[in-house]
Amino acid sequence: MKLRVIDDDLFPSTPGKVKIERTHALNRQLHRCFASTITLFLWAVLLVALTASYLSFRSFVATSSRYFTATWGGLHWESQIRSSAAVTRPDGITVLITGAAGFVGSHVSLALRRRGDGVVGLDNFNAYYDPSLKKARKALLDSQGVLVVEGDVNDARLLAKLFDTVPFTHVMHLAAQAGVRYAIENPASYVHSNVAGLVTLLEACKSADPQPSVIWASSSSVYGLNDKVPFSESHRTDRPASLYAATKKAGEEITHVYNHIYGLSITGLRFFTVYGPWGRPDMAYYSFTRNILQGKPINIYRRRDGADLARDFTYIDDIVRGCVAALDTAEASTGSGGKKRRPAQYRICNLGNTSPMTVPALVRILERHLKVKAKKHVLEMPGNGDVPFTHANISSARAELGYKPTTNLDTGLKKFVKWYLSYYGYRLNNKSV
Ligand SMILES: O=C(O)[C@H]1O[C@H](OP(=O)(O)OP(=O)(O)OC[C@H]2O[C@@H](n3ccc(=O)[nH]c3=O)[C@H](O)[C@@H]2O)[C@H](O)[C@@H](O)[C@H]1O
Repeated sequence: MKLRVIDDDLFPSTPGKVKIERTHALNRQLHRCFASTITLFLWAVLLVALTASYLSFRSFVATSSRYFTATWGGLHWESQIRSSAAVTRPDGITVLITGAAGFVGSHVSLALRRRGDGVVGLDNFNAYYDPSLKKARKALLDSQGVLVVEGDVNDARLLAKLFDTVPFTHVMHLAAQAGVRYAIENPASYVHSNVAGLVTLLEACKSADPQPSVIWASSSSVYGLNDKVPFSESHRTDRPASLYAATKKAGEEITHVYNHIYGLSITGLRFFTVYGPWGRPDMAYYSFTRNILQGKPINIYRRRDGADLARDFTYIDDIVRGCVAALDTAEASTGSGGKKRRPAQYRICNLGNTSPMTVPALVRILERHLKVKAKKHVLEMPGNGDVPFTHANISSARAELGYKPTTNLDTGLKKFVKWYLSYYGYRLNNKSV
């Protein structure tokens, strides 16, 4: 039945009507077909429109969340950077200090600010040691008008933005993964900060116009198994004892490349076991103080043959004077647009104290200033990167920087203990030990 109806429609009984009927049928067919094509087309347009708006909504959300979560950028941020970089003395310098919330970085930032130089800090506030100490140092810098930007030296976009905002004359690069023995636990963090981060920073410096002069922290640990004393810059540094030392040694080679190819002026400072107020809690003098005050035992390492370990402990104020002198005597970089015009300055200097002290001697001084006897465990030094002794020859630093350390370990530790007690809110009894 259904079939007949269709048949009748398509093939009418009157032949004369056939053409007309056929034409109408055809028109209806075409119309239907056309209508369904339009419908399909409209659906397709709707689908495309929906997909496009979904994608642009997603990218809007991504962009705005980046905008809202970014810790840097924007007009207000740029004006804060410029104000922190403002120089307030004739012939002042403008310095980007990486690791500015760190121990040495915070001291150098304050010293430069005090004499009227422009200073902008950069620090990633990582959790290698208590970040609240880093935040406290930042608060101190804030109070003196020094802004510390929260960011990593591996962030090339941030570095480019900083150099776009301020024509830094100098970069004091102190950001690093510090600590000799921690490299056993977290080797990748040393490569990330001390190698990759250094290269990212040097790339930014080489591309900056004008190029800044670069002063950066190497380490006494590069002397490794060298046993000629005192350690001189001409001695071998190709036998590091820890990954930390190896990454600092790599830094010396990497900075040489940027000096050679791009004309960056480079000064590498080999710091010798720096200590003092606002210091690093992972270092022996700091952790010994904490344990002694809390009545906990301390481990004192010594050599397999029973000899004491010794370090050329160097007080922070002496190191700061060395850093500032390195900035003041650094020659300008000689490159621009990725090419050097002539050879640029390349220096490496020891910054030590020149009078090594044993670890037991350090403990005795702490006991006296803390008025508490330490509970000592004497152990053979674990084979995890330590070297038995360090001792700096500072003739190069004296000639190049006029460097002359003036603080002995007793005086320096006295100042450290005074700061420690006040920072952590201790009151001591008056007995001496
Ligand atoms: O000059 C440097 O380039 C380095 O200096 C510092 O390393 P080090 O000289 O090893 O200082 P630090 O750890 O204070 O140990 C001091 C002494 O105490 C001994 N030591 C240590 C811990 C312990 O529990 N017991 C102990 O006897 C230990 O065996 C050693 O003999 C910086 O941390 C490093 O980042 C880098 O800057």
